[in-house]
Amino acid sequence: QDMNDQSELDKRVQKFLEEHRQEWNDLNVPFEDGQVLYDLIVDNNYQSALEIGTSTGHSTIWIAWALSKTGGKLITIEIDKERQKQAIENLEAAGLSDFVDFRLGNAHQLVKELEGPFDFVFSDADKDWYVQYFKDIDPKLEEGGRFTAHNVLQNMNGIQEYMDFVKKQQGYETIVDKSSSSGIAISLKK
Ligand SMILES: C[S@@+](CC[C@H](N)C(=O)[O-])C[C@H]1O[C@@H](n2cnc3c(N)ncnc32)[C@H](O)[C@@H]1O
Repeated sequence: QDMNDQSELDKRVQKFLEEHRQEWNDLNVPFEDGQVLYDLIVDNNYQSALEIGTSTGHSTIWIAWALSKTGGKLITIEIDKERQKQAIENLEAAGLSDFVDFRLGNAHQLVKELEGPFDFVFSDADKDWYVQYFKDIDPKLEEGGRFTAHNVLQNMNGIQEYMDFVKKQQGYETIVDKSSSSGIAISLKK
């Protein structure tokens, strides 16, 4: 994309994000957390991303927008057909559809079937499966890549188990971003 196309796209995405800022109510990430995901991808030039839990696509927009800068692509998985439909419409409205491959189904199976490799993963579906998602993706995550997981500051079923597990991983360095009260665990593969 040339510079003009890119700035047109930026304007369109920014307008969409501002207009919808207060309207996300399908378990979507807060705006601040979207910004964190965007920065991680752009700053590290990540190009092969996976999202588990699309819902209606708020984080998907931030990730896809970042990938529009790096020349990357996102696979995003959702089990709920209606939410996925709304996400597809939202990405279309934001002008970011070209960067996203939407998959409908149970991520428990789909994640195992994905080939990879990935350099950026955002885990935001069923929290009590976070450990298993990590185990399934680990061999498909590149060195220097990051596995991120949402809601780690919240007292949800599976979160404590996930944090205990991920902090023990020898090949990873994990920090928790506290930009919002949800919290994002960010694990760098060394
Ligand atoms: C917290 S929401 C995702 C929010 C989204 N990342 C955003 O910011 O807009 C979690 C989503 O994961 C989906 N989900 C839960 N379990 C799943 C599974 N086993 N496979 C695929 N999707 C699942 C839910 O239907 C829900 O829409």
